[in-house]
Amino acid sequence: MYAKVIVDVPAKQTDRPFDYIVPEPLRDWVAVGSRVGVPFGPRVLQGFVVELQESSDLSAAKLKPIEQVLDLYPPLTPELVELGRWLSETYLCPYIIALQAMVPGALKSKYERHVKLSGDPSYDDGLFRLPVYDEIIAFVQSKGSVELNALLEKYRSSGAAVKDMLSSGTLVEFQFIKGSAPAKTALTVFPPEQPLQYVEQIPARSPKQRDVLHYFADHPGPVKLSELVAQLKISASTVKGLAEKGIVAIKEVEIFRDPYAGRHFQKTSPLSLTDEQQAVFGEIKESVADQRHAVFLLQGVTGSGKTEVYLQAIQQCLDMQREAIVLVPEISLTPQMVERFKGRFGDEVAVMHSRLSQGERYDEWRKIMLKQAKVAIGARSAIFAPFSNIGLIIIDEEHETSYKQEESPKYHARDAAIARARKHRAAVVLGSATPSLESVYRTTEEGGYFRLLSMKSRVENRPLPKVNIVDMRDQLKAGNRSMFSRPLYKAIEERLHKKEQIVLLLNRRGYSTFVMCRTCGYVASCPHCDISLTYHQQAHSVRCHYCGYAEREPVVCPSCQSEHIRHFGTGTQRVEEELSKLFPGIRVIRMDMDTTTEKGSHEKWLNMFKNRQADVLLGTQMVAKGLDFPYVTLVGALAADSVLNLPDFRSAERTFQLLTQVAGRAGRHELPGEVFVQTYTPEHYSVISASHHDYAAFMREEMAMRRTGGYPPYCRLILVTFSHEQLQLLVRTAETFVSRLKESGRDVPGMDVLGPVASPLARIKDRYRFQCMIKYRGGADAARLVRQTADSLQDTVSKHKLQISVDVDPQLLM
Ligand SMILES: Nc1ncnc2c1ncn2[C@@H]1O[C@H](COP(=O)(O)OP(=O)(O)OP(=O)(O)O)[C@@H](O)[C@H]1O
Ligand SMILES: [Zn+2]
Repeated sequence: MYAKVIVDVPAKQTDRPFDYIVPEPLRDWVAVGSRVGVPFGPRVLQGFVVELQESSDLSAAKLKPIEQVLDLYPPLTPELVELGRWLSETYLCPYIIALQAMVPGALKSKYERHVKLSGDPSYDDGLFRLPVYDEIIAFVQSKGSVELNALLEKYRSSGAAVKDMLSSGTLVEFQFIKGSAPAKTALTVFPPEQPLQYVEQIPARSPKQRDVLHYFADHPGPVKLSELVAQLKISASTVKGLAEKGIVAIKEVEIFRDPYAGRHFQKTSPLSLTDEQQAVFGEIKESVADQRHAVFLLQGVTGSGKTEVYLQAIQQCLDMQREAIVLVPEISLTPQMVERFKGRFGDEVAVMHSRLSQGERYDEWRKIMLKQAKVAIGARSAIFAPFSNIGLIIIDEEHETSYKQEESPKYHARDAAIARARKHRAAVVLGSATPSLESVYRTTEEGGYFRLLSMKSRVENRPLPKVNIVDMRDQLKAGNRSMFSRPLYKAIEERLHKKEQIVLLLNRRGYSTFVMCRTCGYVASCPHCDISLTYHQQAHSVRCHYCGYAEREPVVCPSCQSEHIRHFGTGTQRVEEELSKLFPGIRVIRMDMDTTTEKGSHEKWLNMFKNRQADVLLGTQMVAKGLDFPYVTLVGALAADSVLNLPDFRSAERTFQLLTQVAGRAGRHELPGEVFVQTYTPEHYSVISASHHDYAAFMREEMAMRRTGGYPPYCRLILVTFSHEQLQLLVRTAETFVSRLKESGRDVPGMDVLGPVASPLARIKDRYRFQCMIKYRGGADAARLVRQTADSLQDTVSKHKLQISVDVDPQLLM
């Protein structure tokens, strides 16, 4: 047998499968998706098996054998291997990069896996045992615990036996991952199928043993020995006595590192749906039941109860023995969100996000692999959850830019979801109050096959909050220099009086605090990057957010020696200071990058706010989304339009989305809400339509702009960025690229190559950056041409270490 392997050398020359012999003893272990160690030149490299074949085109004499198999179960399913190919072709990255993106980071760092016996080796696990089973058991028993690879090495030809014993629970596995708490095992009691049948066998002098049987009659399924002992106030020997009689079994089982250990999630049951929810749910349910692939765009206003629809659709999917993935933006993967899913589906939920430790993340992933979890909820990369029978994929807040990965593979989770769902004949639900224009376009006849579902009113017909636009120029004219307009000030005062709560959003994207000299206009900027330095109060320093360069805040201007140099701009800290000055005694929770780095800090702040230990929740984007607090009746957006001035064709869309989302935090329950939007551009259609909750109006205007400007969704984009220390070489290469691409794309209708021009961020870490933009329409094979053209420059690229990075469907144009 032969295997085609993609090896871990992310370079053009090695970006193809290499053939290896699968040696006889490894046949049971090697499958498509296996991670293997293979000889490559002088070294042994890691790789993934992407295909198995009976024969090879190359002569066997030239081929080398696979040396090791690194995991007992392949970490990738054949479907994911296929998806990896799709990712690498669609987003133009080496296949190995795409494959690695789909497995947990722990597999790349140092980790060890150990096994030990789970219980009495004579326990009948239902396996048909060959003599080698007993040999292996005896070996493990003699050592206490054995490193898995050492065991596999020793019993090289009996991999199948080890596998059997692990899956039947005779052996139990636990791993050590660098920088993580080690996994544990715990003694667990396995009850008989019909516990009460044995009651008669227990002599009357052992009433406690009878209690155990009665307990299991009410609580079927295994339970930790320690828990059972504590619950029934009995001693462990009572249970052991039952085990000796062969009525229960006690075994050591693996305990996963659980990021939510010790947390109790109140069990919730399905709410009775509103008419709108019911209509939407009906459509999704039908599609899940029929196992037909479909993509639904669920546009539901804030507070319309989208989450309840998701939950019930997932239930439907689970009832059909199929699995579900839920993607939420990293920033809104709040405990509140997790609680809703764990509360409904309990332990069947695996949670995956970047704030978990590597070990926790690995264990959540393993729960999915071992089919102990049926629902995966997580940020972008949870789309790669290794399920094999997906029925439903939900993407909440589908318009969020964080669904696009900014480093290679530069995939969009929405499109990866659709690609997976097709294979599984699964339904996709894209939910948002403010869907992206791309998705809306795909519900039109011209644009695609998505189906639009909508929920236009809030649950129980609660009104959407009234939104007031405040023109900050008028405030200045009237002599108010504060960052709070008069109307917002009044509204805050009133809420404090009524003991209601307030959310304040300071949109800081493109609005950081910088240091400027008032005398000469000098702005402190990074010596390595073309960007101004950001002021950090804690260390009185200024820093570059691209390369990390830092220096002390200057006290005299380096350019004119004036002492009138100071920091400008509004940071959350300054807002907090001003709030305390204006409203003495006000209790403020500030949530931004600085206050949420610590693990669990998000949860802490939000819980405090929920328990009304604060009046104001002040923060950046992270306070705008998903939060659902009954006492919030006032929302203020302090610098609503700071995004509008960024050189990006999506800036109006982003402004509209953010304003709509943050306004949606107010008045979600019995108390009605009110919103103030402070802006310097009150006439802008994104601000006006957000204030009327009028998505349709915004859409009409924005779609027209995009059509005239020739921007997505009316075309697709590929952004190619070149970078190098030497400007001349860089410009020359970029120009060659553009002229070659124009030449080869000459006959492609609707393809347009723009540039090269200097990137908006023209230098990062001393490397100059140039970019070119390719516009094309759906069918055109632009990606292939871009790849070919880039390949034709391979010599220059490797000789001078020039970088060409390609971003298909870019979300950030910097
Ligand atoms: N059928 C229902 N009956 C009663 N209450 C409901 C029902 N459906 C949802 N709710 C409640 O309505 C509130 C808003 O629902 P939810 O948070 O799901 O809205 P959403 O559409 O996701 O809004 P957003 O886009 O702002 O996150 C929640 O408190 C939820 O528990
Ligand atoms: Zn820098």
